[in-house]
Order: sequence, then C-alpha cells, then structure tokens
Amino acid sequence: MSTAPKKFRVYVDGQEGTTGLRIHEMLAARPDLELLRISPELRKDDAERARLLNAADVAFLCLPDEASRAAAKMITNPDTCLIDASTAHRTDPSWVYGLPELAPGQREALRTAKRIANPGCHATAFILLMRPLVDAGLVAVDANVTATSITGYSGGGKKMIEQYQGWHARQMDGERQVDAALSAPRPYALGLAHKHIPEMKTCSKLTRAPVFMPIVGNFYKGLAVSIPFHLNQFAADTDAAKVHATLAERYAGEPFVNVMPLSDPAVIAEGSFDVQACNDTQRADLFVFAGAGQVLLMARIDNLGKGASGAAVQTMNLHLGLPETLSLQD
Ligand SMILES: NC(=O)C1=CN([C@@H]2O[C@H](COP(=O)(O)OP(=O)(O)OC[C@H]3O[C@@H](n4cnc5c(N)ncnc54)[C@H](OP(=O)(O)O)[C@@H]3O)[C@@H](O)[C@H]2O)C=CC1
Ligand SMILES: CC(=O)N[C@@H](CCC(=O)OP(=O)(O)O)C(=O)O
Repeated sequence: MSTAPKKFRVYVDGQEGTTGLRIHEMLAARPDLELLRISPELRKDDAERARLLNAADVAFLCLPDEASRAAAKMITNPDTCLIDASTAHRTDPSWVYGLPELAPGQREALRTAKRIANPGCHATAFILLMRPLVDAGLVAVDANVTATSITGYSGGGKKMIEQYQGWHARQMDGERQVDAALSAPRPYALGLAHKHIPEMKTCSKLTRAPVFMPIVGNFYKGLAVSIPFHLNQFAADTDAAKVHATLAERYAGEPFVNVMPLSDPAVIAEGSFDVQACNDTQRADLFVFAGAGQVLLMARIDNLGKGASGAAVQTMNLHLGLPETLSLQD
C-alpha cells in the first residue's frame, strides 16, 4: 500500500500584509506544502495564532517588529522553524541571519536553525557587496563606508502603498497639487539611524556603522544600493578589476547572485541604470563600475523578491532540504 508523501505545513502570520500576501502567492501552487490559513476574523486572535504557529513545520512572521517579538514567544513546539521578516531579531545572536549567500557555512546553519531572521531589503544588497570584500581584506573592518539606496514604495508596506496609490488615484481625478512631493524621489532616514544599519554593519563584519541614506521613489518595487570608494580606501594594490574578481569568485555557482561584467558595457551604453530590472525575479545583480582612481559598487534586487518574500521562501526551501530554487524565478 502506498502512502502519500508528507506535506510540510506552512503558516504565514500576517497573511494579509504586503510580504505575507506575496509569500502566499509564491507558495499557493506547491504540491509539497500544506498552507495553514487563519480565518480573517481571527487574524489577531492570539490563541488561534498560537495554535497555527505551533502546528507549522515552518512559520513566517510578516508582522511589525513588536508583534513579531510577541509571536516568537508563542512558540512551544521545538520543531517549528520561525522565519521572521521583521527587523526584530536580525542582530540577535540566538537567531540565524537568513542570507544563504552570506558566507561559507551559512547554508548549514540555516538547515538546522529553528529561529531565522529574514534580512532587510537595503541590507541584503549592501551585505552582498561588502561582506566578500571585508572577508578578503580589500576593505578594512574599520573602514568609513557610505551607501545610498533607491527603492520602490512597496518597501514601506501597506501604509506607504496606500499613500502613493491614493495619490495616484486622486491625480487621475484631476487633483494635481496635493502631495506633489510624492512625484519626486524622497531621501529619508535623515536621522542617520535607519533600522537596517545594525545588520549592515554586523553582517558585513564592519566595526563602524556605514553612513546610509535611502531614497524612496514613485515606483512600486525595485531597489539598488550604491557604495562609492576612492581606490586609496582599499588595501594596497587593489583596483576595480581585483574588486570585481573577488565578488565573481565569491558568488561563482550561486543560483541567484550574478556578478555583471566589469563596468558593464550594456549599462554604460544605455547611459543610465534600470533600478527595476530584477523585478519579479529572485536575482541580485552586482555591478562594479571603474573610474579614474574610483570604484562604484551597485547591487540591484526586487525589494519584495530577494529583498523580502523571495528571500524567505529561498530560506524555507533550504531549511526543509528542498531545492532552493523552488517557486523562485532566476
Ligand atoms: N514591504 C517590504 O518590502 C518588506 C517588509 N518587511 C518586514 O516584514 C514585516 C511585514 O511588513 P509588510 O508586509 O510590509 O507590512 P504590512 O503593513 O503590509 O502588513 C503587516 C501585516 O501584519 C498584520 N498585523 C499587524 N499587527 C498584528 C498583530 N498584532 N497580530 C497579527 N497581525 C498583525 C497587519 O494586519 P492589519 O492590516 O489587519 O493590521 C498586516 O496584515 C515588517 O516587519 C517589515 O518590516 C521586510 C522586508 C521587506
Ligand atoms: C521604502 C521603505 O520604507 N522601505 C523600508 C524597508 C523595507 C525593508 O525591507 O525593510 P524591513 O524588512 O526592515 O522592513 C524602510 O526603509 O524602512
């Protein structure tokens, strides 16, 4: 008598939010998973949430930080693996950082971990560029690093999506002046304390926090982090080609991280950079642009893909011993 293969049970706490909805969409057609759903009227009922969290093999927390901390405390089943999309646990040493490409050994840690912190979107792009250069000694651990990031507004969750889309709708109705500031890119986190800075620093093995300025623009999704360097900020005898070769060697064989050609001729010919070109994929495209005595590093992702829901799904696949690429578009 044949028995049906075991389905892994998966629950998303915050299933109606931006990140949670996208995880559901990505997993809906998977025959190897049983998606546990909470009744909409019970979605903030702690007893029902605790029941489902403890019934799951993998539970995603797609909640604000405080709610994530509270949800993590509801787990009594030692077999439930939590993947937390919030910022709450990303530099907590008892949680494992959910970036399989972080360093050799990270995948093994994610296979056995029961508490996994999904990385922030800006942080993912920053760390993918910086960590290999610090590991190789090209960038000193105490380097003064600065970075900017341009991102679509979906990174701000339901509230920011409603702000932009409400404005779009009002514009269609002929209202042109109110909220016109939303039409242009808007630098933010100007207190220089963006919530991703601790994980950027810790996971890149830097001892000084980078100066980081994100910019949100009038487009739904897509994100690119830029990190400028003068050559004299690197170790002696480092040039753009060495930086490029270090990244290329580090990510050789990675299914989702592409190191693009040095000073990518296609981008240079185009004359500008397309921040949205990784949208609807799990790809992270890394770029090294060379100038006279200068290097500009850039990393591009879909903030809802490799920057959020896609990252959580990749880590779930890895944790469950499944092919990492399941449900994900390269
Ligand atoms: N958007 C993005 O690109 C990314 C977001 N994240 C992180 O993921 C988490 C979720 O973000 P996002 O999806 O954007 O947020 P949203 O605001 O889009 O959704 C949050 C969801 O959490 C629910 N919720 C809030 N409080 C509770 C609670 N106490 N109990 C149960 N459910 C609750 C909300 O329900 P309701 O609407 O009914 O209040 C909502 O459905 C955040 O921590 C965010 O920082 C991480 C990476 C990227
Ligand atoms: C446009 C916008 O506001 N983006 C969010 C980042 C979203 C994200 O990936 O970060 P978390 O996972 O930490 O929520 C921000 O900068 O706070």
